[in-house]
Amino acid sequence: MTASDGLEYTPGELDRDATFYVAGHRGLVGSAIVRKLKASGFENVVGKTSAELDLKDRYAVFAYMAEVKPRYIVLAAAKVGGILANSTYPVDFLSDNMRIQTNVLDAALANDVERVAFLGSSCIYPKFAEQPIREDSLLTGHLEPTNDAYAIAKIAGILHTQAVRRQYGLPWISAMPTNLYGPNDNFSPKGSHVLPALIRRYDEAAACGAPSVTNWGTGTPRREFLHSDDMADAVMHLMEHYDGPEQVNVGTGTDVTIREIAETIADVVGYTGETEWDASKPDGTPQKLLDVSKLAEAGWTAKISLAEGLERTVAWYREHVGALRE
Ligand SMILES: NC(=O)C1=CN([C@@H]2O[C@H](COP(=O)(O)OP(=O)(O)OC[C@H]3O[C@@H](n4cnc5c(N)ncnc54)[C@H](OP(=O)(O)O)[C@@H]3O)[C@@H](O)[C@H]2O)C=CC1
Ligand SMILES: C[C@H]1O[C@H](OP(=O)(O)OP(=O)(O)OC[C@H]2O[C@@H](n3cnc4c(=O)[nH]c(N)nc43)[C@H](O)[C@@H]2O)[C@@H](O)[C@@H](O)C1=O
Repeated sequence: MTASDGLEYTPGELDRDATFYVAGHRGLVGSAIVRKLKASGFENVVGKTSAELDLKDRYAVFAYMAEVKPRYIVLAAAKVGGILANSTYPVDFLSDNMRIQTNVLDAALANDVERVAFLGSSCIYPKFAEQPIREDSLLTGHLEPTNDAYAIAKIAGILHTQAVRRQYGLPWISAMPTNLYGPNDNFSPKGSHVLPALIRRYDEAAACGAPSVTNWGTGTPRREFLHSDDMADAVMHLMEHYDGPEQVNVGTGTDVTIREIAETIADVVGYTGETEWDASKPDGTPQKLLDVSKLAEAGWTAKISLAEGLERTVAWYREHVGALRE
């Protein structure tokens, strides 16, 4: 099948011998996808670091794609960050992500890549979307201002895969994950998402016996957390079992308050001091709980509980990130 012949396509098992390009293979999601692919028998998984191949460089992306000729792609490369990074650097989150995804998707089309999974984020939905958030609430209201630039880039990515489906008949899909965590996450104090930020803050406080820690915002917003290995499993499942234009939400179907996740993380790392809240920092969206019934209909539900995922992530953090500071 070629990009130009517009043939109907039935998804099914991916060819384990085909070349599979994971864009962003060292990141939180990309590294989980690579683990999943290797465990599933894929022999020819390729990827490049941003130092080796800057996906913002259109000519370099086209040259790489023509050289590697992948049959499948997961687009897990993006400029990613938590609420502070998103609200401080909106130009970077808009411009970098628009360029990365446009270059990869255009080069994939030019090289007849058969199946592509584009990854967006639950922040594409309106700030006050009805909860749990259904896929059809996209573009029905205003975005959360702390991440509107990033969200607009991600919405353009969804439209891009839909346009390729319409114009060329290729079975490309989009998946919208909730807040993710796991090995290879970004644990930097200012750039990270809340879960890795709190693991680091509470673990450091426990290690030095600090009497209190201060978290951002009021602690009242609700978030849904999915382990990256579940995310990888879901994306592979969708690539083999889902073929439709609408983006598919990927989550657990359960959320917690930031205060609750903070208390749980304090318990897991063994911190017994006080927790204070700095309400001058933004809360962001009050609630982001995905409706995951479409994913369930496609035959997938989350397997890793928050308790198990946290234990595993704290252990990984202590071995890989915490150890670097000793
Ligand atoms: N983390 C989360 O909570 C969520 C993530 N997502 C989405 O999932 C996807 C993956 O995110 P996540 O794994 O968390 O992000 P990470 O920051 O962990 O990884 C991002 C990856 O993108 C690569 N990358 C970034 N910029 C470039 C560039 N200019 N050229 C080449 N590669 C680049 C990085 O490569 P290198 O390491 O070599 O620099 C890195 O491997 C993204 O689309 C994100 O929007 C969606 C919802 C929640
Ligand atoms: C996945 C999603 O992630 C981002 O949206 P977010 O869910 O609001 O991001 P967050 O994980 O950074 O924060 C969640 C909540 O937690 C609170 N909070 C407390 N203390 C810390 C703290 O120390 N660090 C951080 N980052 N947040 C903290 C924080 O104030 C907020 O109320 C998007 O920008 C965008 O990237 C996106 O798509």
